[in-house]
Order: sequence, then C-alpha cells, then structure tokens
Amino acid sequence: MRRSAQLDHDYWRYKIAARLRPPIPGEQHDNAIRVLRSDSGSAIVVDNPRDPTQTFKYPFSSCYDESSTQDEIFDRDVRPLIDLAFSGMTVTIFAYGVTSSGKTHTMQGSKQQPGIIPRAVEDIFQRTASQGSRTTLAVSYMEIYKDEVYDLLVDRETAVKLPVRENESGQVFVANLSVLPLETLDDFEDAFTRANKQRSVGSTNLNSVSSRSHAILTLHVNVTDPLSNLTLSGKLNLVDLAGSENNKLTGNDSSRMAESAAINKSLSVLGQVVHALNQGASRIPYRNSKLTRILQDALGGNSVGLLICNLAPGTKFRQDTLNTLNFAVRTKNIQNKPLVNQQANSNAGPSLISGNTATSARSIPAPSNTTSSRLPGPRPSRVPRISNISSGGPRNSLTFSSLPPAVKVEEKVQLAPAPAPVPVHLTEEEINARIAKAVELEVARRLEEREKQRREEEAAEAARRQSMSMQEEQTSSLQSLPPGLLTPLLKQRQSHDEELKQRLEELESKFERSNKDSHLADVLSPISRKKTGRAYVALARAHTQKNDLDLALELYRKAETYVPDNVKLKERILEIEYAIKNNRPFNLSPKKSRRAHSKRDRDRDRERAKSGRGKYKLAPGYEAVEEREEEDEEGSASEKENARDEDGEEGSGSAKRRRRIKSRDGEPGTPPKKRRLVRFEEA
Ligand SMILES: Nc1ncnc2c1ncn2[C@@H]1O[C@H](COP(=O)(O)OP(=O)(O)OP(=O)(O)O)[C@@H](O)[C@H]1O
Repeated sequence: MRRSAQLDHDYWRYKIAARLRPPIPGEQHDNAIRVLRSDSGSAIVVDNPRDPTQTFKYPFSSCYDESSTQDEIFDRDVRPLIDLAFSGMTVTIFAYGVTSSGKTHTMQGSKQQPGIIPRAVEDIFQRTASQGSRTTLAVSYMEIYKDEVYDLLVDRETAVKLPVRENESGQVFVANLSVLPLETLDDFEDAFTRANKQRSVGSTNLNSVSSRSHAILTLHVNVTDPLSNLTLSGKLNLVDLAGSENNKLTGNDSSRMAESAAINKSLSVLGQVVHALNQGASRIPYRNSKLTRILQDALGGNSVGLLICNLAPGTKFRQDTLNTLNFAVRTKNIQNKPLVNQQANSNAGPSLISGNTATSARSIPAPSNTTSSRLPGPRPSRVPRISNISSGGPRNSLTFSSLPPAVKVEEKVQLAPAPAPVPVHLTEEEINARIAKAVELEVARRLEEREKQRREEEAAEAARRQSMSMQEEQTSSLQSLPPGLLTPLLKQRQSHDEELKQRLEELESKFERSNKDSHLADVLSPISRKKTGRAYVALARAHTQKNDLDLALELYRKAETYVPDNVKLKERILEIEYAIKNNRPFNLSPKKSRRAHSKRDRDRDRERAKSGRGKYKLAPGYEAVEEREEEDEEGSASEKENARDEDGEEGSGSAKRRRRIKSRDGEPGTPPKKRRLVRFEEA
C-alpha cells in the first residue's frame, strides 16, 4: 500500500542549506562573501562584482559560516530527514558547489571530522538498536565518471560500465549495482573506506584531491513492524557532486579537461532540468545526462530533498558563488511529491520485503536486500538477479514490476489441449497415427504462432522506423533556422522589435504544436540556438532600455534556454531579478565596443609579430595590419568570442579579423596582387 507522506502538505519544497568554508592555507582571504545572521533569519551576502556599493542577499533557513562544525549541520538539517527515511520515504541530499568549495568535506569528511555519510549510518544503527521494529540496512555506492556509471563497491579493475534502465512503471535504476547488507558499523566503515579509495580523484590547482566524478551513496532502510507485519522501505541518497570548474583557475591538462567537460556538461543539464521544472515545462531533459536520469526521482519526483550549497570564500570565488546561489534559488522552487513505500507482508517472515505494492514509486529500485545483494569482490554479474523469485523463503507476491525489466520470467510452454482418452479397441498403428496427427497439429499451431509474432514484430519495427524518420525529418528541418528568418531583423532590430518577437513566438509555438514533448532549443543546431538566444537578448535589451524589467527578465530567461551556459547572461538575469525584487532602477551598461577590443588585439598581435612570439613572425621589411570584415551569416568564428562576451548577451562575433600585410614602404590599401609578395615565416 502506498500512502501520501505525512507532511504538513502534500508537496515538499527543497530545503536549502548554505555552507561557507574557511580559507585553506595559501588562499587569500577577504570578506566578499559572508554569512549574515539577524532576528529575521540568516542569509548569505555577496558583494556585487559590478558595483561594490551593492550587495546580493540570499536568505536561506540554514546558513553556516566558516566556523560551523560537521555536527551542527548534521543535527540541524540531516537528522530530521533520517526520520522520514524511517517512515518509508526517499530522501535525497545533494552537496553542490564549485570545485574546492567543501562538498566532499561536508558529505564524507575525514577521520577527525566525519561528514554526513558516516554520521547518517551511525545514527541509523543507533536508532535500530533502540527500536522495537526490526530494521535492516543496506548500502549501494556508485560514481558517474565521464557520464558512465561504475559500482564503487566492486574492485576498480573489474568494475564495468553499468547501464541505466527504466522498468515498466517508470522507475529508473542502475542495473547490476550491488547492494551490500550492513550488520554493523564496521561493515560500513570497511566498505566505505575501500570504495572511497576507488573513487576517481585528481589534483588541480584548486584542489589537490578534486573529485572527478559524481558519487551517489544510497542507504536502504527497511523497517518491519512485527505486530502489523508491515514493512516501510525508506532510502537516503547522499550525493557528492563533482564541482563545476573554471579551467582558467584549475590549470587542467588535457585529460583533466576531458573530465572537466563531462562534469560541467552534466551540471549544466542539472541546471536545465531545474530550470525546466521551474518553468513548468512539459518536457524535462532528464535523459540528457546520466546524473539527472538517475536522480530523476529527486528532481520533481517523489523524494524529499535537501540541497547543501558549498561556498568557497573570497573575491576569487565570487562569481562561482553567485552561480551556486542562483541555482539554489531555483531549486528551492521545485516541488516534489513525497510518497511512503509500505509493503504488507502476508507471511510473517522477518525483515523481508514482500507483497511489494509500492511499485509506482519512481525511485531507484533496490533489489531485495536478502537475495540479490552481493558482497564487494568480483565484478557484478550481468545475469539478471532472479533468485528472489525462484528461491523459496518467507516472501511472497513480489511483483515483477519491482524488478529490473531485464528480468525475464520464462513463459510456460503452452501445450495443445490434452488428447481425448484413447479407446481400447484401437490398434497400435491407429494409436500411432493419432499421436502423429496430434504432434503435426501442434507443430503447425506453433509455426503459425511464430509467424504471426514475426509479422507483428516486423510491423512494429516498420512503424518505429517510419516515426523515427518523420521525427528526424522534422528535427533536421528545424536544426538550422532558414537563412533570413531572424538575421535581417536582428541587424535592424531597433526598429523591428515587435516583428522579431512575433517571429520568435511563431517559431516556438509552431514547433511545440507538432512536438508536444520537446522544445525548440533541444533540436536546433548550436549555431541556430545561439542565434535565437541572441535574438531574445536583443529584445530583452530593448525592453530593459524602456524600463520594462518584467518583460525584459522574461526575455532574458527565454534567451537562457537557448544559451544555458552563458555565465554573463545568468549574471544579467540575477541583476534584473534583484532590481525588480528591490524595486530599484536598472541601468544597462553600454555595449562594449568591439572596435576598441579589436584595436587592443591588433596592437597586441602587432607587438607579438614584431617580437616573434606569435605563431608567425614577420619577414623583414614588412609589418602586419589588420582589417575587419563582416563575418558570414553563421558566425563561425564567434564561438569563443561569445563565451567571453562582456554583456553575456550579444556575442555576435560579427567581425572577424583578417591579417593583411603591407610593405613598410608600400601604399596603404595594398592591392590584392601585391599581398602575395608578403611572406610570413614559421616562428
Ligand atoms: N568546512 C571546512 N572546514 C575545514 N576545511 C574544509 C572545509 N570545507 C572544505 N575544507 C577543505 O577544503 C579543501 C577542499 O574541500 P573538498 O575537497 O571537500 O572540496 P570539493 O568541493 O569536494 O572539491 P571538488 O569538487 O574539487 O572535489 C579540502 O582540503 C578540505 O579539507
């Protein structure tokens, strides 16, 4: 039986806790990020990077400063959630923040300062000892490294990539992930220490033991009340995310860069999922990364959630801190619908999950902890675990929907109806003929059945192919916007704002009418996405100038769905949100002149060429000059420019530099033919 969580209301809004770590040795300390406590509550305060007279304030119910202890966080924010796991709910606790902000310290901790994970296990064992009910505890532990899932409870050498699957009731789970029963605290400590040694870590400029993977540890708590014979199955997912990385600061080499790209991508998808949930979008992009797929239940699902924002101190981390806090504000609005997983045991067997009727809970299903769990050691077998069906034991009516869909239960062979009793007066020959006929009939029936099945499969495959090719057609027709759809309007946007807005809206609604489950942003090519994002930004700027901040904010947010990784755009959204919330005017900074930028670059390049530090050096007697030319429609050179664009908005990259050489004693405006006289020598 499954009943609604016993909460004040049916929904659970994410709880947010923010923790500022102390400076680590060698780190410069300043007060750019601080914790403020007052009678009205606590908040994190961050100086505005653009205007030091202004600050951003983020009020959260739990804000921990540099002197906070592991104990405080556990007592105040985690212990109450363990109560909920004991009541049969799924609880998910995330540590989120930039690299080196203290996520692993908070979740895992050290021998001297144990973090949330070891404290939670200890707390569960203590409760178990004092409870009349029978409680069992088991653990599973996985890491997501470069978007692949590995079991941390098996030897690293033998660990294989584990597939993520979904069963027919929508439960997402990691197939073949081991679940280790825990009898004592020592069992846990042994396994945890061994597993942590297997976790992918590496050294970067910011953290000598930087986690290169997301780690998810799940504690499965089953509480059986011997009197009512009911089992409550709760779960505690403890997630230590890898930190987002700014590769300028980390000084990553190429292999670290690949890890970093995977980390940043999955975190970006996490941001998109949170954004889509906030917007009430019809399609949430869970499938775009393994992290969000596996944590689907925690993001708009049936889990109770706590987000711990880890913050690193000082001006150096100010922008990262704003990004983290901005993410937290959005996460706060996610509404989950917690459910209690409760099973009635028809047989009075001790501590076994049985009669599982909570099959629609969209959590990561744990195989029964008595039959399918394994001790760490050899790599998990890919053979489906069906022992909990076939072995005897005090469990019954375990529904197949609670098992991974890979489990196939052998169908009983359907035999032909039993032949009528053979009359005694038949000769042996007649009897044999009858048997042969019956066998023949049965063979014919089976062949016919097989043929029918094959035809059905073929028809299904043809239908699937047809729908896929239709989808592909639609997608490819949309991947690139037809030339001239937005570009002319973008170029003359001052006078065409309304028309541009109308075209964008038409484009989106046309797409969404025919593709109910997806968004335009998901199918456009990167260039078209950027172009559409830019169009929205242009409109947003226009409305900002008219001081229509609400509409401007809406348009900036729209832009963000097309260019979700643009940090400057996020910053602009944050500033406008702040201006609206505090009823302040917002002055748009003038757009940075690209001409000035180019001039600086030109001077620098000329200097480099002269000194021979550039890729090329000038042949004696020549000097380099640069000229600007309009870039082609698709803006191929704008990719990098865009990411660094000061406004975080326009990123037009509308001009690219072309090196033109003239002889020092030559005429300005060298005719094309003369250019051939000019030589660069490889430096
Ligand atoms: N609250 C704290 N008190 C004392 N030291 C801390 C605290 N938080 C973090 N540290 C120290 O800061 C350093 C970085 O912390 P940690 O490794 O936990 O960061 P992280 O966010 O997990 O980084 P990454 O994402 O790179 O793995 C470690 O040396 C850790 O011991």
